[in-house]
Amino acid sequence: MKVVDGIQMKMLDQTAMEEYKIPGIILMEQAGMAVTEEIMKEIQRQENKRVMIICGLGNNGGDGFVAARHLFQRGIPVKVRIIGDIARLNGDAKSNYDILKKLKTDIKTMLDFQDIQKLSDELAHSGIVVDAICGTGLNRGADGLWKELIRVINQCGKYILSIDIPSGVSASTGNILDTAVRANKTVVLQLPKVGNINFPGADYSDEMIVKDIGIPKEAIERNNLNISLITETMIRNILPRRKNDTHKGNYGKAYIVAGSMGMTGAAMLTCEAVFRSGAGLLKVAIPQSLNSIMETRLIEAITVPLPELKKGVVGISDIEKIIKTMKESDVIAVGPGSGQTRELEEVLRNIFEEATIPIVLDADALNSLAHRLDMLKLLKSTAVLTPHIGEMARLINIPIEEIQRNKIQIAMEFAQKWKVILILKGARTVIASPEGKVFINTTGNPGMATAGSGDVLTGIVTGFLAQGIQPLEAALAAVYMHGAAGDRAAVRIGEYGLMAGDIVVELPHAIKEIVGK
Ligand SMILES: NC(=O)C1=CN([C@@H]2O[C@H](COP(=O)(O)OP(=O)(O)OC[C@H]3O[C@@H](n4cnc5c(N)ncnc54)[C@H](OP(=O)(O)O)[C@@H]3O)[C@@H](O)[C@H]2O)[C@@H](O)CC1
Ligand SMILES: Nc1ncnc2c1ncn2[C@@H]1O[C@H](COP(=O)(O)OP(=O)(O)O)[C@@H](O)[C@H]1O
Ligand SMILES: [K+]
Repeated sequence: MKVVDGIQMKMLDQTAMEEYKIPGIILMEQAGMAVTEEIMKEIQRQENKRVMIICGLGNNGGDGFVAARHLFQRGIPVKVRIIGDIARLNGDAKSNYDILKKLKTDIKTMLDFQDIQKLSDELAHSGIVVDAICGTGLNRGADGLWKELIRVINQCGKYILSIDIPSGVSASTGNILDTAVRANKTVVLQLPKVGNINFPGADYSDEMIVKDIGIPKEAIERNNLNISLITETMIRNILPRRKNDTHKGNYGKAYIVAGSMGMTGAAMLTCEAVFRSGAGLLKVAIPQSLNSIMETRLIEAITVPLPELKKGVVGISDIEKIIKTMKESDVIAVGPGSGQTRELEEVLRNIFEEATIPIVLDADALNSLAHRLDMLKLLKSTAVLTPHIGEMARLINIPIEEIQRNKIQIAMEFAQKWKVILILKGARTVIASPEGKVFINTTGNPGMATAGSGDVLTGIVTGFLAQGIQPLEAALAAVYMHGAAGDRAAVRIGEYGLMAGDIVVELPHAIKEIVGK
């Protein structure tokens, strides 16, 4: 499913109006009717059926006027309060305001703090509050009267339904510009906005429903929208069923270079996830003093013990051996628990120069690349980078907060500039491709914020790549399945005690649920 930012949504409205000749007032009518339908559902559930609709001066307010008219026609007690000077209403919103006025509905404007106080008193008698203050047109933080209005709405304790997006949430990023309405439900118009999906905005509504407002599918396709939600159907189409007449050689040879003294577990988790995602064979290069630990725990993998520079750390003399094994493999992953050393940087340089297979880079491999991003220009094959926000900050030397505020843009620019697939991990992982496509993932839960979760993801991407799944598709499927496995684990044991190993345990079940076998 496509997701849009504020600008893309405006473009889409324009396309519908100018090229498909659908008058804006019809789109607004459909939007208002969709909202009315949802209000009516809630009215069935509420004892107090009085509705208060709070409108801004833009088209979001216009949607509110339409909903008010339909409720009025159905005999629902409805009041409309407008924030700001109605002389500034224009276009379709003004037309709908004029109709409402004619119908003699209870409609007033709020121009000062006293008016907001009056609203506060009135809200005590309302059952449902509709937030039609502002949608995709938010252009600054809510201050003054708006801030007070939002405070009053948030404190009224009534059922709150937002139109399109809770007012105050940026549709383009999900950031809260100062303060925002906290809604019970949001009726999202036509397509989800980034702000409905990304945190913190996504947390400002308990529930969300997407409603069609009649923008033609063709118009949506024509706009070449670059952001999508990862859906179950997408993943089902990516992960093939295994054919009967096959052997382990058909499911690929994965090669993992991971682990160092004190971090053997990271390598272990990655390797287990490789097998649990269906790869046929796995070799793991590990400093030789850690080899016996690895062999004891992971009996299915072939270990390639590497001579050590110092105890537990891979040395430069190992490069030839690493490259040789790489050339016999279908995918290589480097980094989980590797420890950050000059040697690792050298290993990476050689891998980049020699590899013709997909490369997965995580953890210490990413840290080794910080300040040396130019090395990515050596790549002859596709690389999938899996940084969390902290690693990303180090990689591009931008503060964590700034990346957090602008995840999609930053991920997109990075992937395009360096021609890699970027998995920017976190709550709502963002995946970006060199072609400028962006995907947002909604599986996963805070239970996964625990040591080793990322190592598991690296194993899953590697496992899917080993099986010949195309790099972008492998990344999408891995991120989705990783989250889905985490969600299964959370259902079974809760979020508190969830450990990375639980994600590995649930992974095959999560995959079976999608693939059917
Ligand atoms: N044809 C279409 O386009 C369709 C659009 N649709 C609907 O329209 C919505 C988009 O409408 P929009 O573009 O008119 O902007 P909207 O969200 O109403 O906000 C603009 C208003 O907010 C104000 N304002 C902003 N920030 C503020 C602040 N911090 N503090 C104070 N004021 C602030 C801003 O004031 P100004 O900057 O002018 O002073 C202006 O008055 C969209 O989400 C969907 O619901 C549907 O009907 C389908 C058809
Ligand atoms: N709140 C959350 N919601 C969804 N997924 C999460 C959440 N917290 C963490 N995750 C996922 O867990 C993984 C954590 O990775 P990372 O921070 O690299 O862990 P580690 O370095 O310990 O292996 C990422 O894939 C991330 O998307
Ligand atoms: K709104």
